Amino acid sequence: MEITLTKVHGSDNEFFILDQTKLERPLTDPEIISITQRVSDRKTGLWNGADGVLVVESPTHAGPIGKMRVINADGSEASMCGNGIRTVARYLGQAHQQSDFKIETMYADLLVKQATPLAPGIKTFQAEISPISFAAKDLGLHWQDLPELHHQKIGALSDQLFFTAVAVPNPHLISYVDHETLVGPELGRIASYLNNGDNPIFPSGVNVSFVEVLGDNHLFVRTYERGVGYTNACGTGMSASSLVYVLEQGGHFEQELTIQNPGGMVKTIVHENTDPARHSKYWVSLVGNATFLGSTTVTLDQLNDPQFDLTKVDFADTGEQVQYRNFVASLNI
Ligand SMILES: N[C@H](CCC[C@H](N)C(=O)O)C(=O)O
Repeated sequence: MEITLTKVHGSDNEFFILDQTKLERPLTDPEIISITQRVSDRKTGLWNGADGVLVVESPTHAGPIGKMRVINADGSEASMCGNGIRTVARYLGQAHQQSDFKIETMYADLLVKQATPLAPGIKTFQAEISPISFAAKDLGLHWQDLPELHHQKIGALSDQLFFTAVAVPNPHLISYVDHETLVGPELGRIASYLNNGDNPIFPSGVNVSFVEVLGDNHLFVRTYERGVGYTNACGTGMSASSLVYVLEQGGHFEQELTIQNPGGMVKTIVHENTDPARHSKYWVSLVGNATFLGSTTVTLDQLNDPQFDLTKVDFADTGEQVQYRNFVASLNI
């Protein structure tokens, strides 16, 4: 059976889109997990690997034009992917000739739409990040029986840092830090402990972001992701960081925030809900690139054959990365 994989990125957070609706038969979940682990491997995977796979499926109910599942590089499944949903929005928008629609995700159908390009040649999309919850039970957080964690120390992690935990809806632990801490080893130390599979605080793991305030409505977010490790950017992490900026660090609802990350830059706007039909009290608009790097077709047998060298598989390169690199180079802000 032939499988086409399209390598895409949002802020250089890279994924392969795997469209199940194009296959002779649906893949089983164990097949999806093993394919993800194989193609994402940064050494032996496809085209230098990726941070995971975005599985596109038919929607399970009326309204959305497609469904997105998020599989981390280690094979674990996440409920949401902010950088990824922008690329799936571009993919589905092209396939269905629509520019403003909903995508079904694990917990909600989310609004996406094509947005004004961040720079010439940069296909840009806006995605709704929602539902959002601070409840420890929604986060898989276990710390001193706290129902929520807002700007609190966690002694077992650090005697200096203050943390806020929020699900968007995947779990994030956010800490506002100075520049030295942002670029130092603490993020890796704390996040690898919390994602080691048996710590008592986040037994199911958590995405951890350190945030530096560069100026008014201007942040730098560095993230160590559950199921992946360090990534160039994490859309849900930047959205969670933006919400914490508004609630705790002097930011304001409905104002456009510029969020830089190691892979580039996105814009966010934090909203307080007035529409009872929306999923939760807060939601975030995430605006950023949806870059398509190229695609290739391999067979399931090749993917299942450990002797088949994926690094030798050619991709039809779109050439879009040149424009994306020019965009990042222009970010001398
Ligand atoms: N990189 C993704 C997040 C993936 C989430 C995954 N790491 C998890 O929650 O386990 C983003 O742009 O939002």
